[in-house]
Amino acid sequence: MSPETSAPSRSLLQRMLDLLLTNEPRQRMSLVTTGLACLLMVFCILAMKLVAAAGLADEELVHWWALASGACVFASFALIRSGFTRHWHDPAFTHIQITYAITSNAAAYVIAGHARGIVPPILAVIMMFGVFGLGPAQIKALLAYGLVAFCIAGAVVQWWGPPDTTTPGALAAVYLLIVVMVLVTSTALTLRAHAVRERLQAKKRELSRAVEQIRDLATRDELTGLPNRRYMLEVMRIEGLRAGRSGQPLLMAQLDLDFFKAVNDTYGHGAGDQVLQCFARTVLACVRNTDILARWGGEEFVLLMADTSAEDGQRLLERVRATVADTPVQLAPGVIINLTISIGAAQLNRDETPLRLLQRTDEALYSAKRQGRNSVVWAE
Ligand SMILES: Nc1nc2c(ncn2[C@@H]2O[C@H](COP(=O)(O)OP(=O)(O)OP(=O)(O)O)[C@@H](O)[C@H]2O)c(=O)[nH]1
Repeated sequence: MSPETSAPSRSLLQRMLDLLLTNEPRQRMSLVTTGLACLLMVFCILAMKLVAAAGLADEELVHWWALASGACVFASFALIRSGFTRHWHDPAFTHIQITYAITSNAAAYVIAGHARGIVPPILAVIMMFGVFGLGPAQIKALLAYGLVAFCIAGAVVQWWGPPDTTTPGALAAVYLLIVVMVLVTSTALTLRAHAVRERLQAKKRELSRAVEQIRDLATRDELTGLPNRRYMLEVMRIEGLRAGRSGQPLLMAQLDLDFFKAVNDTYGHGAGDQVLQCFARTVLACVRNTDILARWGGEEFVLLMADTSAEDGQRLLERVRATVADTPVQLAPGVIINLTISIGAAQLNRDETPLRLLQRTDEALYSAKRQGRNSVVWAE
């Protein structure tokens, strides 16, 4: 078949599967698992029908068993497909499904007569479904339930079943022993698989936390918690493009603490760090939450104000300058210092790159420093 003809038929199959299993990931997963249970049930019913046809089991009993067991599993599929269970903690109600599968299996043990040797391998497959979404307590509860169900099944065969002259008593005991072995080992394996899955999930959580941390380290300044230069460069590029398209004004300012070296020299580097943190908080409290303040490096900060007119920007920067000057920083009990800042600001011109704008704010900042500091200077 050529690729041209195989592609549409594949998409038809895909569409049919989507119709049967839906597109909702959790629901689809539950339907796939329950679909497998339906398939297993079909094989079990076929096997039991063959057993009955061979005269090894009562045909009427097998008929009613097949009807009850098949109805339960197909009704489960329909219930999940209807979406009724979609918001349940486990939309496939795996615990309940395995419970009635064990019940059906124990009933088959009773009615299968000499062919009851087919039951243990099927029980092993049923128990494997516990790997999908069951917790340790539920897995252990299923083991307990399985042991009780097969004790009852064994008792029924022994005391109430038809007299069996061909199966030696020892063989009947061996069947039950195999059932117990299957229940115990499959429970142990399911618990093991659960532990491995838990470990993998813990690793996945750890990994996403680490990725989050790395992203934070790459974009934030550790001391102040503000965006760093790398992050700001990207924001500047995007905001530059946005302003170019929308025609809205974009303002940029460089803020630099005055005589900051003296703070370090007089009170130590730790006090200097404290001042930088306090300064960042003070400025953030003055600006809008759409404005972006970044630590450019050392005691230099860059403020980006999108969709802000020059008049609004002038008022805002003047307020920032005055607030910093009026906010004393307490370094220790009784040790209070007053700070001032110099600001160079500019508005993005048509066809200007953000880096060129930054250069102009730098020149304006230099002018503010030369003019005596504690002032705001706008670039031409
Ligand atoms: N505590 C601390 N100091 C820093 C940090 N980064 C840079 N500095 C200091 O910031 C000071 C900057 O000094 P200068 O560039 O001379 O500037 P200034 O003293 O503020 O003088 P003007 O800017 O001209 O008013 C230096 O002493 C740097 O060591 C930091 O992360 N923490």
